Amino acid sequence: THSSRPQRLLRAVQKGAVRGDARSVVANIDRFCHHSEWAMNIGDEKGAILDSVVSEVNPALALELGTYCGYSTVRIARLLPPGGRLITLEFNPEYAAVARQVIEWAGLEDSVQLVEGGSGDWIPQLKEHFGVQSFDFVFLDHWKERYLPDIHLLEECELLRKGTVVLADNVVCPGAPDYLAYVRNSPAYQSSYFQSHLEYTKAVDGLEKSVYLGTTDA
Ligand SMILES: O=C(NC/C=C/[C@H]1O[C@@H](n2cnc3cncnc32)[C@H](O)[C@@H]1O)c1cc([N+](=O)[O-])cc(O)c1O
Ligand SMILES: [Mg+2]
Repeated sequence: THSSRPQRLLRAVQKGAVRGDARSVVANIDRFCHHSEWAMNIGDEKGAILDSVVSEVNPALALELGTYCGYSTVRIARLLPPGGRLITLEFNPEYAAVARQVIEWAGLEDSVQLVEGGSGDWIPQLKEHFGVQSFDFVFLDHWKERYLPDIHLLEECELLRKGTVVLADNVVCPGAPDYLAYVRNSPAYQSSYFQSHLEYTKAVDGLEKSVYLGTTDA
C-alpha cells in the first residue's frame, strides 16, 4: 500500500529530527516541503510572523483550528509560557494521527490537547469539556470558508475576551474574502495585515491579525 503525504512527512520527521527538539521538527518539515513534497503547513516565512505574534501575546490558553500535520501546533506550543496550553481541532482522523506523532516527537504532548472533531461541533463544547473561560490567542488555518462562521461561533460562545488576538493564515491565497471583510469592518475588531508569501513558494499570501475589542453593549 502506498503511504500518504502526511505519512511521508511524519517519516521525514522521525528520520531527520531530534526527539524532544521542537526546532528540529519544524526544520525537518520545512526541508521536506522545500525539497520533497509541498504541503499546506504555514511554513518558515509566515511561520516567523506567527512566532512573533505568539511571543507578543504570550498566551496562557491558545486555540488552533485545523491541525493538519501539527506543524503550526509545534511552532505555537514551543513558545507557550510555563503552564500554557494549546487546544487544536482536527476532524480528519488520518491527519490527527500523524499530528499526534509529530507533536510527541517534538516533546510537546503535555501542553497540547488535540481534539479529533469538527470546529462547528466542538467550539460550543470547549467550556464544559476543557474548563475554558476564554482564549488569549486563536489561530485559523482550516477550511477558508469556515473562518467566518467559526469566528461568529467563538463570539456567540463567549470564548473571546477584550484583547484576544485572532490570527488567520491564507487571507490572500487561497483567500478568505468574507472573513477579511468582516474583521476589517466590524467595530469589534482592530485588524492588521502582514504581507508574506505562500508557504514554500513565491506567490503572495498574508496573515490577518485581529484584536477582539469586545461588544459595545454593556
Ligand atoms: O486549504 C488550506 N487549508 C485547509 C486546511 C484544512 C485542515 O484543517 C482541517 N479542517 C478543516 N475544517 C475543519 C473543521 N474542524 C476541524 N478541522 C478542520 C482539515 O482536515 C485539514 O487538516 C490551505 C491551502 C493552501 N493552498 O495553497 O492551497 C495553503 C494553505 O496554507 C492552506 O491552509
Ligand atoms: Mg494555511
